[in-house]
Amino acid sequence: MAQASPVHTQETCEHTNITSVPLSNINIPMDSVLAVDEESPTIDFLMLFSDDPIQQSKALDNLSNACDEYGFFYLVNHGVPDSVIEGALEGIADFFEVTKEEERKEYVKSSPADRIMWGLNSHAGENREYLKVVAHPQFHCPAKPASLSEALEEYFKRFQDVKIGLARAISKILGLEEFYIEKFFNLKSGFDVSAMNVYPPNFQSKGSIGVPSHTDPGFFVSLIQDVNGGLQVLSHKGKWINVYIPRNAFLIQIGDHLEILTNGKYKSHIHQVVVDNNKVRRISLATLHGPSLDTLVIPATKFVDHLHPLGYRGMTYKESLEANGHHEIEVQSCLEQLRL
Ligand SMILES: O=C(O)CCC(=O)C(=O)O
Ligand SMILES: [Fe+2]
Repeated sequence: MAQASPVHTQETCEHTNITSVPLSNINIPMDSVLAVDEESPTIDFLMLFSDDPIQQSKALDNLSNACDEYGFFYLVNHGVPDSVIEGALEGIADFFEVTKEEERKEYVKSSPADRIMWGLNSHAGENREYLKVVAHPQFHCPAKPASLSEALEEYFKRFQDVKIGLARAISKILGLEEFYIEKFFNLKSGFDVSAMNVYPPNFQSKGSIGVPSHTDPGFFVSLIQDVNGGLQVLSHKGKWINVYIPRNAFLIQIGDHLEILTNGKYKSHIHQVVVDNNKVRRISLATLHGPSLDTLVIPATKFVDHLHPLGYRGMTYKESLEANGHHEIEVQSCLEQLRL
């Protein structure tokens, strides 16, 4: 995770969920709970591939606008059945309910080759319990309970078409050949890690932060959750926006390595989780879809010219995950070190 620097904004809060205050000349720290309910872009996946060229071009324009202006969007009509999404969330709930904390401790980080990892952070800077698994190119999962591995395996299998579809659509809106991203990131062997998160009141919170502000490595992140509330994303205009994912839609967020590939045209987006007012337990499934571990990620020449000088140094995906002494399974960002 890359810590973001403080944001300076001169905008006033509209539709804010707290008492509205004039914000001019106030530095809003990144852990601020000031957040607005703003309409966020929604992309219709089917329309991106419509046989009707007018519909398709409209959908691609919407996608282009969402990537340029927001760095995230809700994806609907994606073809993954509701039952598969709900099954994955139920499987995760089962894992945290039927296993004892002692059993979960079996998966604490131990070696760089770990493909499953568990953690519980409860302090002023972070309050979340999580299970991370490598989901692709090989699927890994705790054997117990069976409902978790069965549901997750089906979920990832069904998501593959969405991943490839988004790679093709995003290649197109970037003016690249349709298969460019798929080939460049070698997505057939892409390294995907899923974080299954559970937040207070499932356990005693020691502060208001669920996950501090960060960006995630990879091509993009797909996220589902059981209840809305807590996740906030920073818009490119410097406003924290509350995320309300439509039922059974995906939240898609641009990752660090798409920022690098586009030489900064698209920005890996900053987000955080607050747990202040959680009345009910919240579960999320955030999957970081990465290039293959051996992919050398550098900006594509199309995005580098005298107006846009090379902005990032090249590194393989594996090296970037292991920078700062982390293990691959932790999927920590090192975007700051890669910026030139
Ligand atoms: O739980 C969430 O809503 C977000 C979690 C997250 O940002 C992450 O796991 O990287
Ligand atoms: Fe994240």
